[in-house]
Amino acid sequence: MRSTDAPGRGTAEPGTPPSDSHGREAVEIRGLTKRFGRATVLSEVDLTVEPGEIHALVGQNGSGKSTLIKILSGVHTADAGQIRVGGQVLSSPVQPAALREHSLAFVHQDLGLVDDLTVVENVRVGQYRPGRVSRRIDWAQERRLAEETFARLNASIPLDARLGSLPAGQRAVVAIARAVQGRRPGTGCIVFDESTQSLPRETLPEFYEILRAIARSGTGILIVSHRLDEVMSLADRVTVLRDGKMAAEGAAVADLTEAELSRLILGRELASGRIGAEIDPDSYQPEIALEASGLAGATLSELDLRIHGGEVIGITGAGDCGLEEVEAILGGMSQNCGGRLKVGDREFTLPVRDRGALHEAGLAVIPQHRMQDGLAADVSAVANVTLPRVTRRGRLFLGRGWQHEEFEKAVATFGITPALPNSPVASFSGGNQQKILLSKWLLNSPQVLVACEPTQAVDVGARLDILRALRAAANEGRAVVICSIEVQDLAAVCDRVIVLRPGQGHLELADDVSAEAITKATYA
Ligand SMILES: Nc1ncnc2c1ncn2[C@@H]1O[C@H](COP(=O)(O)OP(=O)(O)OP(=O)(O)O)[C@@H](O)[C@H]1O
Repeated sequence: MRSTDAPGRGTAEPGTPPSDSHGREAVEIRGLTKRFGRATVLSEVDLTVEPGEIHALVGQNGSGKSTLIKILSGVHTADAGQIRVGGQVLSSPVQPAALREHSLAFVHQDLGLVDDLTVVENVRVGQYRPGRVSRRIDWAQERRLAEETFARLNASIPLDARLGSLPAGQRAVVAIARAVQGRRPGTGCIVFDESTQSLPRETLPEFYEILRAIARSGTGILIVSHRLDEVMSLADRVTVLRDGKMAAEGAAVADLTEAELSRLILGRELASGRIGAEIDPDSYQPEIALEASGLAGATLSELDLRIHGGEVIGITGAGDCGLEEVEAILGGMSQNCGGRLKVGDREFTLPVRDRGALHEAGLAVIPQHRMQDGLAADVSAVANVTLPRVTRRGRLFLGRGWQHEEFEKAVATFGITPALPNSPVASFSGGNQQKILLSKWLLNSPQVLVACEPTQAVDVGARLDILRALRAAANEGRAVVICSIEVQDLAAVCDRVIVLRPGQGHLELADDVSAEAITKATYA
């Protein structure tokens, strides 16, 4: 399958540097090995990014991708192996000066930007050049340097705008500008670590186009991604990690199908298709579990919902449609909202003053930003999973087995790895943290479950496990709402999908909830 978002590739075009530059690879990793305690998380891994290519690094949650990137960026020290950049060997831990010297830059998942700073400050922070006489920051010069970088990216961004006021697509361009500034065009390598994960779909074509242009200049690009359609349409070659070992090194993407790629990632076939989205007649509850009328916020306009137990409803939309606000409004975290809400037989007028009352009425919200709003990073996995039930069960029973039983159930449902209940959540990979967060709320058996971007950061196999678990919750009689921009997920599991369309009236799809129909309704 080829995504229409990204029709071309970053492969060498006429005039790009030849790829026969052996010894001058943008990045060459050989025999990389890393252990945390007794666990070997990378074992003899090889990876080569050629100048001018887009190379994808993929693998299941916990397969070692972030660890490899963190070794490359100097966060972790390798236990064995060699890293060469532009032909030169770098010692581990890699020093910031070496990263600068070899034009190795990183764009992380959250883009690493500061909302309260202006665009020019975000691009230049850490790079300011003092004026020759006063030694103060020469803002005219800083603006010129930022402008030059945007011009090279063929992008026009208002330099004095507060970053937080920009749409997601422009914020991504600012993050790229920060990574490419100051480098000679065509040198080094830029690593994009799940950078597209939280970007709205409609911003992706521009993002991909910038990546291709950078690659055409001769710079190597390494992307880490769980989006297989993205890998298939954007990358030239792919390296696959499985349990910290190589499952494929530098395979040509043109020679692979998406199904073959997922087989390389999982080591097994992936079941495909719709996950029994038809309503189970035994679980369908005629009473309405969640009713909302006139929900509205800063960008969300008048939304009405009527959801029965046994149903899975999707809510999606593009741009400033208010999708992200739905989480805050339903979760009682927004004071800038209005409307009425009924959960079971309890009625609420928004904004809700007492979040706990919503919870008591049977509504649970799984937040999008798991570390900020959902998990305690330094606390053990078992404590995080069981936290909502500690008060109900009574503190006397802490550590008395039920917590470990629940953790084991979570491991069995979602395949959390490593299955170490007492390890702090911070030591789990991003996808496994997501599975811990989902377990925390699913095991609480809420009457209404609102899951926001539930499959973010999870691998292709875990994605299906999560969607199945949400469906299973509905089949037990619960009402499930999935707020997501992932149309494939919605198409796989939802009975109805509501498409938020500011200024045009929201659309509800019930008969045809295919990915095509959802996309068409979103962008029509
Ligand atoms: N600081 C740490 N201490 C202990 N173990 C760690 C630490 N960081 C990572 N690990 C372990 O190393 C393994 C690889 O994790 P890593 O984050 O590299 O995986 P990943 O492929 O990036 O996963 P994901 O797709 O979920 O982001 C996991 O088992 C993880 O629990």
